[in-house]
Amino acid sequence: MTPAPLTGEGLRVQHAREVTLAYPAFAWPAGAQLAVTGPSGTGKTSLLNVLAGLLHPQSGRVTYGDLILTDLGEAQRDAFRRRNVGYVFQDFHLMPGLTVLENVELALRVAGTARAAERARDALTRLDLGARLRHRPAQLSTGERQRVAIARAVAHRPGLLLVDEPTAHLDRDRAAAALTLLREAAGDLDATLIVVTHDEAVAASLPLRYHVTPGPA
Ligand SMILES: Nc1ncnc2c1ncn2[C@@H]1O[C@H](COP(=O)(O)OP(=O)(O)OP(=O)(O)O)[C@@H](O)[C@H]1O
Repeated sequence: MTPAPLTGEGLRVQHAREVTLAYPAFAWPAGAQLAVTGPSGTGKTSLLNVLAGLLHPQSGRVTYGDLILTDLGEAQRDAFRRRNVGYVFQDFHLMPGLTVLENVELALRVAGTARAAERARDALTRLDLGARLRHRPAQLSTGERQRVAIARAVAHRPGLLLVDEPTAHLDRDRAAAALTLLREAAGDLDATLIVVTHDEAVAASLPLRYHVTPGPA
């Protein structure tokens, strides 16, 4: 879908009475590629979840183009996510009982995309998984599982690609390859790419950085 600028201000997330996360303001142009860095527990994954519309902040405002994400109710946020967001979770969250092809096809059907089977096959083939379509996730290597998760995240052509710790399970060479793949996939879509990472090499290879620091909420 159409990529759009993303802004946030005054953002605070409250998880429990004792945990409030506060974020510096941000304004990223459509198609930006950035790393989200910061110490453990400062709220990087929570930020991705807010941007995905999975988590509603306690206060503050997030906009995606003309849309004020923080004004939407849960059902509207779900619709926003299905249409605009691709999310590659740290542990991939593939469905173990489904084949590789079915995993991607199901996501496309949920997003309401036409010709789901054909597009799933295309997305997987582009990520070099054409020979793995009938395999189940447990039969794949970690790197292959990650590529399935990337194919699933990009197959409906989202404007926003959110990725949590893409190199956590990979050695250095595979980590660099995964990042290249993500950057190319986002570039093909003109999508904004937001990568949460602890890996300084990954952060340094992206053009922008957003650092989340612990601080008074
Ligand atoms: N669902 C939840 N319920 C209660 N507390 C939560 C929940 N999710 C996150 N937290 C807390 O919010 C804080 C931020 O968590 P988050 O996962 O966003 O941080 P992070 O910067 O991504 O951490 P890490 O780098 O360790 O993955 C942590 O203290 C965490 O324990």
